[in-house]
Amino acid sequence: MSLITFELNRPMDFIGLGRLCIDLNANEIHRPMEETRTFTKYVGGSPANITIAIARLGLKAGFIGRVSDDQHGRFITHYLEKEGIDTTSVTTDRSGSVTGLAFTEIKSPTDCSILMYRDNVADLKLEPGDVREEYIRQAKAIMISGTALAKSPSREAVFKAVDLARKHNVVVFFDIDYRPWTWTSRDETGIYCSLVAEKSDVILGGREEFDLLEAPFGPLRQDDRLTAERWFAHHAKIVLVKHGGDGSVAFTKDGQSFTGTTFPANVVKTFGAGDSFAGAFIYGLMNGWDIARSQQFGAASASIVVSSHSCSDAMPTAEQIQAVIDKHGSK
Ligand SMILES: Nc1ncnc2c1ncn2[C@@H]1O[C@H](COP(=O)(O)OP(=O)(O)OP(=O)(O)O)[C@@H](O)[C@H]1O
Ligand SMILES: O=C(O)C[C@@H](O)[C@H](O)C(=O)CO
Repeated sequence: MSLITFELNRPMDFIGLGRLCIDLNANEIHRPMEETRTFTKYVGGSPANITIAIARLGLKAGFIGRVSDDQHGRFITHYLEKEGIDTTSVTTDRSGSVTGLAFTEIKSPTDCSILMYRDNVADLKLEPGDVREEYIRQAKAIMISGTALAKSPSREAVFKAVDLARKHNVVVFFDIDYRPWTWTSRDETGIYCSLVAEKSDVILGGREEFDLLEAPFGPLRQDDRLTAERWFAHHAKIVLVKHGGDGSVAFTKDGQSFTGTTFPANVVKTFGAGDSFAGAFIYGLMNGWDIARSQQFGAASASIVVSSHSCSDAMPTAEQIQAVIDKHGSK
């Protein structure tokens, strides 16, 4: 029997919840931000990227979020609509908030960083009233981005969404998605993210992100298996720890573990790896594939996105991902 069960008779496959932002990716790569003069604009925000990845793979996706009441907000909403993503739960925030911006610095294929402008951002204005029970219960899965817990009222909106999802057997994916901006302290992050991780079916994060969740509650053990066991004692069935260019390790509640490798890439920049991986991994699970195959699909997708200039725009189709696997052989 499968570890997680998706309610197959639901019209919507997947809902993303969290930030809808803009990435400004440096055009003049291999130089510091101080010397960068031009950027290309893309839709960004990790949960937006993952939802776009899933829509590109052919699943029916929707989004719960808030956008600013200006040209940037409209750019994002139009982009989602063009991708076939349902935006009926994307609310325009009229409080004077702005769209979050992520300026990316691409110094070398291994030295990339992000500078985020996140003061008074629309995404964190998401309100519990924006989270509608009838919207959530018609979906098979929902994915929560940990950054949506950084401030109220978005924080309360997340807890409402998770409780409604659990009530209606909607599979809850939690991507820790730690961004230091907008949080007050690391303890605050660890404690709030832990509260949602406890209620989630599948948890994804990097080693340092899982450490952040463990830090407020005791000495760090920095051991992927012990991390997974912590969450299996709650509700989780799958815990996936991402290790960048070293691949990933997935643990399942029935005691198995799966080591995922990587595919060769002509790396332009490293960010976007996690989002493309997550989109394709979730797609695999939703197709009923086993963990190892889903992990392989995620890794192949990530190899395409790290070889591209953007995150959202570069999300591949299933055929493009399969072509990578066919070219390099199953890993
Ligand atoms: N340099 C690389 N070459 C090929 N594949 C990569 C590379 N870096 C990451 N990947 C793939 O992407 C997966 C996720 O990467 P990573 O652990 O960097 O996620 P992340 O930290 O969430 O990424 P992001 O930088 O987008 O936040 C890895 O498990 C691996 O399969
Ligand atoms: O997550 C963000 O807000 C920024 C992303 O869109 C960015 O491209 C990235 O970091 C992807 O991991």
